[in-house]
Amino acid sequence: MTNLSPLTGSADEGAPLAGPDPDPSPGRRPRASGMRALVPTWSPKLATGLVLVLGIGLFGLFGPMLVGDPNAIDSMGMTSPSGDFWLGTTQTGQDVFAQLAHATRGSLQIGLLVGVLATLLSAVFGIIGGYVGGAIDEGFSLFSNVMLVIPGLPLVIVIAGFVPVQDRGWWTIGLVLAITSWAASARVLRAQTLSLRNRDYVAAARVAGEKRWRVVSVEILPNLLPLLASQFVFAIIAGILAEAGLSFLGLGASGSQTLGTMLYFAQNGFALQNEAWWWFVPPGAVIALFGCGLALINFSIDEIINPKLRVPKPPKGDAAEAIEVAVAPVPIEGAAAEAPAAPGVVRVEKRRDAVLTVKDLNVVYRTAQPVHAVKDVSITLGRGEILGLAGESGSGKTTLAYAINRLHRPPAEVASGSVTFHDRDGGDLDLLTLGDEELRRFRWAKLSMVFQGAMNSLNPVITINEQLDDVLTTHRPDMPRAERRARCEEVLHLVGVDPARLGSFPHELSGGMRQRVMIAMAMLLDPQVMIMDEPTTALDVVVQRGILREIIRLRDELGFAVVFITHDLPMLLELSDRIAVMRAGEIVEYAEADQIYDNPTHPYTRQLLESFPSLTGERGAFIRTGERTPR
Ligand SMILES: Nc1ncnc2c1ncn2[C@@H]1O[C@H](COP(=O)(O)OP(=O)(O)OP(=O)(O)O)[C@@H](O)[C@H]1O
Repeated sequence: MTNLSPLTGSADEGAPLAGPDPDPSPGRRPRASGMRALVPTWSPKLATGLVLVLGIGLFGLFGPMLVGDPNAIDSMGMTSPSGDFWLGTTQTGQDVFAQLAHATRGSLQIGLLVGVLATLLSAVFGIIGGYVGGAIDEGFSLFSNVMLVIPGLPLVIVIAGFVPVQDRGWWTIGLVLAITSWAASARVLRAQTLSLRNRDYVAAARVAGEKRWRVVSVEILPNLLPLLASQFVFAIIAGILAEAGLSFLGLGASGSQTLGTMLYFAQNGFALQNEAWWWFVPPGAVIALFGCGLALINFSIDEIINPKLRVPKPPKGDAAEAIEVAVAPVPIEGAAAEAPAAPGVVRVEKRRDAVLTVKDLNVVYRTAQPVHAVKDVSITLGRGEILGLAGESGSGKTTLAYAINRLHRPPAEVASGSVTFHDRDGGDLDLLTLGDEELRRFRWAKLSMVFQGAMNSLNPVITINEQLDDVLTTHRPDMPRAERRARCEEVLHLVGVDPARLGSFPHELSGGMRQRVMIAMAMLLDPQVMIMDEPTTALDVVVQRGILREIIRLRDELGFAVVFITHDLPMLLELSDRIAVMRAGEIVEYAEADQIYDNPTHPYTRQLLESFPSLTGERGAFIRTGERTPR
């Protein structure tokens, strides 16, 4: 793989089209990912929130060490704030400031316990249930729903009332509050997980062979972090408030001091009637300010976790110059002409050894009214061949591609037929009988797939490097880190994306670049077959042309075979060696592309050809050179 020449990219990449810059300037180096990527942009809201939360947190942590005994009774009785007693004293002469320090610590302990436990419970029941599905999900859902319909506060009062006073420590109260407060969050997390589970990048990770726990922790969890973080924040404040409510009713933690118990004693001591504001206002203010601080931080959580929402800092000095260079426009018209004629672009018409044989394949969707989506399909893919699969929407192209790769899911079912992969090493693999683990190892390593709408198959919160690296760590766990990095750079270089972009997040790339990254990802393990399902549909024709030209060139250089699926038959005429035309699940015409171009035999093929504006010129000229020569 190392003797490969870089590709000349198309115009959509901006400057770094002709492979990596030999002397990348600082502004074009990969952006730091990892911890640095988690540093949010400062905003007044975030700063105020942090000051409030950290201030109160530190007061709760260290305050009790600095004040006297909050329970020490003094005969002086109730006094207003003074130099000796900053927040005055209670009816029995106890120091309110000392009480406040201890009570803040007690309440924060309970809030934190409730926050952690409730978030964990909701994550387990919501995320795991939503991702695993089936009976587990149904069981978890039922349990969450039952917990949800039980009225929280009365249940807490009953449970707290039943726990003997001597056992009602702060952790018991925390436990009771957590158990009664996680269900609503679990439902939200489940709904979100169900939606994420079907996203392209999660499907792509599954197909790339990532294990279940890894898909959940790497692909799904980072996208749920904003939700989890805000649920954590609100569980803390809800815990503090609920505990205050319980204490106020005399059902709070026994033997410990919290802001709730302070309010309870202030109420019993007729603080309001005696106008002793210093007794009840401080605990109320601490609760309000802490909640306010958490809410302000919560506003910034999305931005901390979602790289898309971060406002980039303007570059300084050299970096600014480098960026100007990076965005310098590249003449689109000239790009094709400047591309050196690749040695391998001459179309190879010779018969090739087969790499994939599909024989009499039938796929049926077992729905109320079964759909026979693939009917007796037989095709042979030659080693290094580009086979175009054309057909209108609904003709069964995607179903066929999924069935070849065993990606079809119920209600789809392979009713009969065979799919045989002829390995480069000599052996034949019957794909329809492979076990799960064999299939996991086979996919991506020998046959990879670029999905429909591939540009959306990248996880938005993970850098390109991490996403490419994931495939390598999954399939080649022993590969050293430096080699993995080098391989990621190599494949990006091959598809004409500057390797300096490895540190970028998907939203920082153009649609064409994301598409190229997906093709690079499909090439990572040097597969023998790549199935591309409408990989360029969402792109404009110029970008499309650049990508198609590169697919041809890469195929010529690396020798993989391609099944290219699209409804765009003229495009296939440009690209493919052979073309299979599908209609209503059947292959109605299967021939050399030249033959279909010159003499389409089936009326449906002719109809498909007529439904697109003519590209004119020699077949393949438009994609390869951008020229349209008259016939
Ligand atoms: N989950 C499903 N349940 C029932 N029928 C389905 C399901 N998915 C697809 N089909 C049917 O199978 C047939 C083939 O669909 P398929 O998606 O393979 O077509 P396609 O040629 O790839 O279309 P497109 O180009 O629009 O993606 C269609 O008639 C479709 O309605």
